[in-house]
This record gives sequence, C-alpha cells and structure tokens, in this order.
Amino acid sequence: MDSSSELEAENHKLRQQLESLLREARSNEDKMRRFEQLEHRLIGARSMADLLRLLLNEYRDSFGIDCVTLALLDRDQETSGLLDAERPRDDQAERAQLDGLTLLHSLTPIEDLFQDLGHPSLGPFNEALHRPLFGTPSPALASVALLPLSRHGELIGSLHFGSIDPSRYERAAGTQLLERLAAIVSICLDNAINHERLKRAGLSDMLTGVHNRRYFEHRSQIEVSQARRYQHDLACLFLDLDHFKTVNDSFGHAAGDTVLQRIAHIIQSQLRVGDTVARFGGEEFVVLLPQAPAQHARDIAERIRLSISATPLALPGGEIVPISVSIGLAMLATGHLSGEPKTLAQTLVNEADRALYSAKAGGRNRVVCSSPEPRLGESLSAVRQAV
Ligand SMILES: Nc1nc2c(ncn2[C@@H]2O[C@H](COP(=O)(O)OP(=O)(O)OP(=O)(O)O)[C@@H](O)[C@H]2O)c(=O)[nH]1
Repeated sequence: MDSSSELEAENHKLRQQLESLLREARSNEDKMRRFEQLEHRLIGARSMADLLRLLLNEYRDSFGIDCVTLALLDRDQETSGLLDAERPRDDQAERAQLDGLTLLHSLTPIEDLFQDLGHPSLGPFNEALHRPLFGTPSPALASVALLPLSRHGELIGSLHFGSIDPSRYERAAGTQLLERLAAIVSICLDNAINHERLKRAGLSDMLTGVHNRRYFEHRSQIEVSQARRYQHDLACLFLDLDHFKTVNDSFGHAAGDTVLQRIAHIIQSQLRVGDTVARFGGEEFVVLLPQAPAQHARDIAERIRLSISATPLALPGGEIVPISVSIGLAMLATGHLSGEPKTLAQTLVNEADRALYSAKAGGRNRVVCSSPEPRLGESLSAVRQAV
C-alpha cells in the first residue's frame, strides 16, 4: 500500500470514528433532553400517585427499560393511606398503574443492596438477590441498576431498573445520571409526603380528626357529579347534638370536647369506605352516603342515632353525660339533576338541614327525612327500577 492509500485508509477510519462519536453525542444529547424533561415533570408532580406513576410507567417507556420497580419504606402506613385516599373507588386501571410499587414495613429487604447511599449498584442480574425486587412475572432480566433513595442520610427506599440487555447496566458504566435521578426522586418523594400532610391538615378538623367543612364542600360537589353521571343515589345526613349547651354548662367544655370526639368516632364506625363524614361546625356533623338508596340511608342514620344514645360518656368522677343526636336526611332526587354541582350540593345540604330542624322541633333524638316517603321514592334507584 503506498503512502497516499495509507493516508486515505487512515482518513476513512478517522471519519468513521468521528461519525460514531457524533452519533453517540447526539444520542447522549437526546437522552439528556428526555431526562431533563422527565426531571421537570417529577418536580412538578402534583400528588404522590402522580409521582409514582411517572417513575413506574413514564420513565420506563421513555427510556425503553424492560422492568422498573420501586420499594418504599412505609413504617407507619402513611404512604399507603395517602394512596388509598387519592385513588378513586374501584378504579382498577388506576391501581394497575402502580404495579411495581412495594411498600415496606422495614428496611430489611433492601438495606444490604447498597455499600454506599450515594451510589447506585449496577451489574448482572442475580436470581436470588434480585428476583424479590422485580417480582414475577418479569422479563428474563440480564442486568440491573439499583438506586438507593435516601433523605437526611437515611435509606427511605430503592428504585430498580432491569434490562434484558446484559450490557445496559454494566458494573463499569458511568452512573452520574442515575445518581442525579436518585437524588431528585428522593427529594420529590419527601416533598410529596409533606405536601399531602399539609393538604390534609388544612382539610381536617383538629378536635375530632374527621374532615372539615372546607373538605366537605369540595367533596360534596364531586359526589354530586358522580351520582349524576352514573345515575347513583346520594344521601346526605345532617347531625346535630341535642342540648349540647347543657352538656358544656353542666360538665365543662373539656367534657363537651370529649363528647364531640366520641360522636365523630361513632359516626365513622357506622360508615363504609367511600362515605364521607365531616364536622360542619360547632356540634354539627354532615355525612355523604354515595350509592345509598333512601331506605338504606335511613337505616344508617337510625344506627348512628341509636349507637350515640347507647354510649353515654362516663366522666372520671363517675358522672354520666347523656348524649343524643337529631338527624336530618335528604336524598339527591331526580328533580334536582340539572344545574351546577355546587348548587345541587348546597341544595342537598340545605334540605338535610331543614329536615334536621323538623327533627329538633319534633322532640329531638330522632331521624327525619327531608320529604314525605312518596317523594323519597323519586330517588334515582327507584326511577331506574321503574324503567
Ligand atoms: N365543648 C365544645 N362545645 C362547643 C364546640 N363548638 C360549639 N360548642 C358549643 O355547642 C353549643 C351549641 O349550643 P346550641 O346551638 O344552643 O344548641 P344545643 O344546646 O345543642 O341545643 P339544640 O341543638 O337545640 O338541641 C354551644 O354551647 C357551643 O358553645 C366545641 O368545639 N367544643
């Protein structure tokens, strides 16, 4: 080969190397762009469930990862509580989107995975070590990246990526992006929990722990919309303690507070998941019973009334504080189905309040329905049966 063809061959090789480097740089640039987009979305996630869905589904799809799972420490069941509260009732699709999430009672399953909380662990898939993290069924994984999630120097969980490509997560691969991702995810998780805590604090009643009026007003509009969309019944109970001023005056304000806590507890114990109870103000509580026909709602109201009067409060000195409650019941009836959810919800509560007034006027410690029985028959389920 003469010197000019040698030069040409060398030149060709260099061009090829340059092209390959350019391709790699473009691919890295593209990866970086997608990574930054995802980072922004993680930071902007509005709830814990949104954050988890981004991590478990969108990250996997966006980066073509074969399997993504996440283990989170949830010692006091706070995270599971937040997720339950966020999930719409019976929403299977919503639930499926959180497949891959494991909530841990202790760190035992993940604490030995990491030598150092600042560094992800990359390498070949090890059946005994890694199968519990990815579960079954998962694809035939060949390499894994395990990212420690930590806050204030303590492990709070781990994020797991699995690939069927043995070279994707090689031990010697650079881990800068994964380290950055782990740091961001850890902060976002902490933020999401704090955000939910604050949100809850603003929507709960401090004395009794049930929801407050603000939450109820928001929730009642959602329930009215759902009842209208799915043609469900919706019942509203308005409860007011009887002669509560006398309780305060005779036994003291602290005893009155204990009574209110007890009432909240009794009401809650009579309801299903998905029903809503809130303290409306002072000694008034409101309850929403979705999908409860009139007779069923009336039975629940009676049950609440009876268990309250059957549970007088015994003070430390031995005195007994008699308690009873009057309850107004209203149904979201067919005639009310046009109009804004806010107006419909207010009408429903007002009707229940009017029925409560009749219960008080009728002698207290009783349940009164907002309209005579025939009109209760106009409730949605009754109309459905007639069709
Ligand atoms: N202990 C306590 N009392 C409260 C609280 N909020 C409101 N109250 C009291 O609830 C009482 C309500 O009294 P009224 O509205 O006159 O009604 P009532 O005595 O229950 O009489 P009826 O409703 O007509 O049966 C007042 O004495 C309020 O001070 C609270 O958070 N704790």
